[in-house]
Amino acid sequence: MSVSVTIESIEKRFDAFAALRGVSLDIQPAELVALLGPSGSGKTTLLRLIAGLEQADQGRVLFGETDMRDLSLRDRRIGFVFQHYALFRTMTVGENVAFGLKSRPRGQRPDDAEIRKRVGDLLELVQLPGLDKRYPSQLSGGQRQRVALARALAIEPRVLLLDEPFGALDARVRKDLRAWLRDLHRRTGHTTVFVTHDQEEALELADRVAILNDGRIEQVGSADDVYDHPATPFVCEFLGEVNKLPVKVVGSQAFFGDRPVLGGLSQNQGGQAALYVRPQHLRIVDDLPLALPGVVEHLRRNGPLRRAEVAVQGLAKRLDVDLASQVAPAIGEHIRLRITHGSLFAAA
Ligand SMILES: Nc1ncnc2c1ncn2[C@@H]1O[C@H](COP(=O)(O)OP(=O)(O)OP(=O)(O)O)[C@@H](O)[C@H]1O
Repeated sequence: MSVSVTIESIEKRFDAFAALRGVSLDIQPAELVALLGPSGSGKTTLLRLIAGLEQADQGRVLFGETDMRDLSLRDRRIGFVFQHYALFRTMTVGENVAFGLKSRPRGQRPDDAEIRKRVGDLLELVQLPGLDKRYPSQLSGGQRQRVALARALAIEPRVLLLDEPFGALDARVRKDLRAWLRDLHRRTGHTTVFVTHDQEEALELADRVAILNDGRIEQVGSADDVYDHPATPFVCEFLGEVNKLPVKVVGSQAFFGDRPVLGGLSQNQGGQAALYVRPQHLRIVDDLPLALPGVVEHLRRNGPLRRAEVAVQGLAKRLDVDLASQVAPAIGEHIRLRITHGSLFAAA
C-alpha cells in the first residue's frame, strides 16, 4: 500500500526569501524519515510541498513513479497530522475518525456498519478502545493526538505526514508517544515523514534523519550515521554537545599546538582543521601518548550524566568530559585526556 516518495531538486521562495534551496530526498516505501532542523530551516515548507499544500517553484515530488501534481487530491491519499490537534470539536471521537471515510463519494464509501467496525479497529490500534463517544475536550492532549493519527490512518493513506505531532505535549507524554508511534509504524508500515526540531525524538524514532539548515539538506542518514559521522560542522554542532579544538593535520596525525592528539587519519586531510569531539569521546588516561593535559575546574551532574569541565592551555573554552563510569577526578586535579573519536573539518 505504501509508496516511495521522491523529492527532486525542490526550490521554494516566499517573495524574495528562499525557503528551500535545491532539496532532494528519496524516501523508500514504508520508511519513516524525520525532517530535523532548527526553526525556520524549511521543515514544514517541505512537508507541505509533499502534501501538495504548497507549490514548488522548481523541482517535483513523485509518489512512486507519478508526479504528485498528476494525481487528484483523493488519489494522493495523504494522512496529515498537525502539531495542534486538528480534531473537529463538535464531533465525537468516533465521528472524527470516521470523517475521511464518510466524505468519500458514494461508490467508494463503506457502509455504516463497515465504518463503525473500522473506527473501532482504529481506536484499538491507537490504544483508545471504547472512547468513540467522547468529545475531544474530554481527552488529554496525548489522547487527542492519537485520535488525530487514527483519523489520518482511516483513509488508508499511501503517505503519512506528521508535523510536530507531539510538539504541544509535555516531555513525559512525548516520550511515551514516541515509543508508541515507532511500534505503530512497525505494525502498519506507512511511508511516513515526520517533522521535528527535537533531535532525541528524530534519532530514536526514524529509520533515517534528514537534517535541514537554511533551506538545504545538510545530511541524510541513520541515527548512527549522522551522530557518529556528521558530514558538516553544522550537523556536528546541531546534534548534541561537542567540543571544538583548532588543530593542524600533519601526515596521519592531528596536532593541538605541538602536541599530537589524534592519530590514524587519512592522509588527504592535511593543514589547519577544526576537530569536533563529543564529551563521551574524551577519556581520562594515565599515560602520555596522544593525550592532552588539563586541569579539572568544575564537576557537574545532569540527570544520569556526570561531567567534568577541563581547562586546557591554549583553549579559550573548557572541554566538557563525560565521566561515564570513570572515577571522578577532584577539582584542581591535573589530568590527561585521550580523544577516542573525533570529526575533522577543514578550517573555515
Ligand atoms: N507562507 C509563507 N510566507 C512567507 N514566508 C514563509 C511562509 N511559510 C514559511 N515561510 C518562511 O520560510 C522559512 C521556513 O519556514 P518553515 O515553517 O518551513 O520552517 P520550519 O523549519 O518548519 O520552522 P519551525 O520549526 O519554526 O516550524 C521561515 O523563514 C518562514 O518564515
